Amino acid sequence: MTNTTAPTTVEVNFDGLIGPTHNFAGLGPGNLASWSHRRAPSNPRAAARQGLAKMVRLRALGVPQALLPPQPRPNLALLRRLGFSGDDAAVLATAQKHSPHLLATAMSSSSMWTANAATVCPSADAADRRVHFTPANLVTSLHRASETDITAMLLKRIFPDPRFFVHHDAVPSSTEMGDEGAANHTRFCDTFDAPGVQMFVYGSDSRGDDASGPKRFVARQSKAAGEVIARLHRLHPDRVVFAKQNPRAIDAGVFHNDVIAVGHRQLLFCHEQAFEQPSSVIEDLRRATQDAIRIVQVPEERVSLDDAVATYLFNSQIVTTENDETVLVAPEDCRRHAGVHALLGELVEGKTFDRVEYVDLKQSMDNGGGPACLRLRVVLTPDELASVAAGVFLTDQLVTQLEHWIDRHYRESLTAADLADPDLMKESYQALDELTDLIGLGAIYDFQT
Ligand SMILES: NCCC[C@H](NC(=O)CCC(=O)O)C(=O)O
Repeated sequence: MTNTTAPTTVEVNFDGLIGPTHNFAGLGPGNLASWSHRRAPSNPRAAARQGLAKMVRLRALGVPQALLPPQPRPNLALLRRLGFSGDDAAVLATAQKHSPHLLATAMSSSSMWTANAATVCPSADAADRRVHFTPANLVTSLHRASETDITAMLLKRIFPDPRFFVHHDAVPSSTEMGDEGAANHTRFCDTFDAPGVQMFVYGSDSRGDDASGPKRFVARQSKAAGEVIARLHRLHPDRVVFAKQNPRAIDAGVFHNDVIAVGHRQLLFCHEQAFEQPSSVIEDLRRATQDAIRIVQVPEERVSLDDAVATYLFNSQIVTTENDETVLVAPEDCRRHAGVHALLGELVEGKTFDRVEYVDLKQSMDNGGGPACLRLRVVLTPDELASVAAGVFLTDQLVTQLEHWIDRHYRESLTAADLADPDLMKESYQALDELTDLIGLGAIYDFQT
C-alpha cells in the first residue's frame, strides 16, 4: 500500500463499548443464550476487554473502526418512572426488593449490540444523497426499548453535519411496527461508493398473516417498520427487497436475522432455513442486483439450525482487508464445533473466504451477541468521514487509554445481588464521565449536568 492512494468511500464499523454493568438477566425474548445464562455471574472487565480486542483485530485488518459509548446505567430515570422513589440508593434498593427483574432492566448493558442501534443507509442509495439514520424502537423488550433516546442523541452528536446526515425519529413504538435496526437489514454493493441494494428482513407482517408466524417466540421485526424506513431514507423501490424470516428459525432461537445470515458487498452467506420462501428471496435479490449477487447457502444437513444458533456461525463479520482479502471474523465457538470448522475449511478452499479469524467474545456470546451484533456498519464518503466526531475512532493511543480505563473502572465480576449496590452506580457514572472526555464528546449524559 502506498500513501498516495486517493481517499475512497469506506465502511466504518461502530462497535458498542461494553459497559461496566454488563450482566446476565435473561432479558432477551427468544434469545436462548440470554435465557440459559440468566442470573449467572458476569465478568464486566473481561467482557469489555473482549469487545475492545475484537475492535483492535478489525482495525489491524485495515477496517476503519470506531466505537459508540455505553449508555448510562443504572437508568435511574426509568426506575423513577416505574414508581421507585427516594434518593438514588433507595430507588435501587426498593427496585431490588420489589422487582429484581426491573432493576436488571435498568442496569442492562445491552446497548453494546449496536447492530440493533439503528438502520443506516449510505448517501449513494438515498435520493437526496445524504446518509440516513433511524434509531431502532426495540419495542419488544423494555431494557432495549429504553436505549432508543440515548442512541438517537449519540448518533446526532457523532454525525452532526446536516449537509451530510439526516436523523429520523424512531419508527412509532408499537408492536405492529417493531424495529430492531441493522440486525435485520443488509446492503449489497460492488464497492462501497456504488449504489446498493437493501434487504429488509422481517418476522411479522402487520397486514394479518401472523397465523403463519412463530409459535414459540415473538417475531421482533415487522415488515411495516422496514417499509417506513425505506420511505424515510428515500430509497429507490427497485433497489429494495423485503424478505420474510422462516418462523421455524425464529422458534429455533433466530431472534434477529443476523443470527442466520450475513451479507458483505455482493455476497450473502446464510443458512438454507433463514427465509420462509428462499427461492423467491433469491429471485428478488438477483433481479434487484442485476445478477451481481453471490449466494452461499449452507444446507441443514451440513449445519443444523440448532448448531447455527449454538455456534453463531452466521453472526460472523465479513470484511474486505486492506490487501483486498475477504475475511470471515467468526466466534471461537465455530472453531470448537467440528462440523462448522470443517465447513469453514471448505469455504476457504473454495475461495468464498480467503481466511477465517476467530475471536473470543464469550461474555457477549453468553447474552446472545456475537461479532456482528456488536457492530453497526456506516458507509461514508471521504467528505462525510471527515465531518464525523473524530474522538470515537480507534487509534493506538485510544486503545491503550481504553485498556487502562477498563482495568481501573470495571469490576471483575458481578452478581444479581450487586446490581443495587450504590457504589456500582458511582463507579459506572465515574467511568462514563471519564470516557466521554477521553473520546471528546464532553458532557452528554443527564448525570453529568
Ligand atoms: N444482537 C444481539 C442482541 C442480544 C440481546 N441480548 C440481551 O438483551 C440479553 C440481556 C440479558 O439477558 O441480560 C437481545 O436479545 O436483544
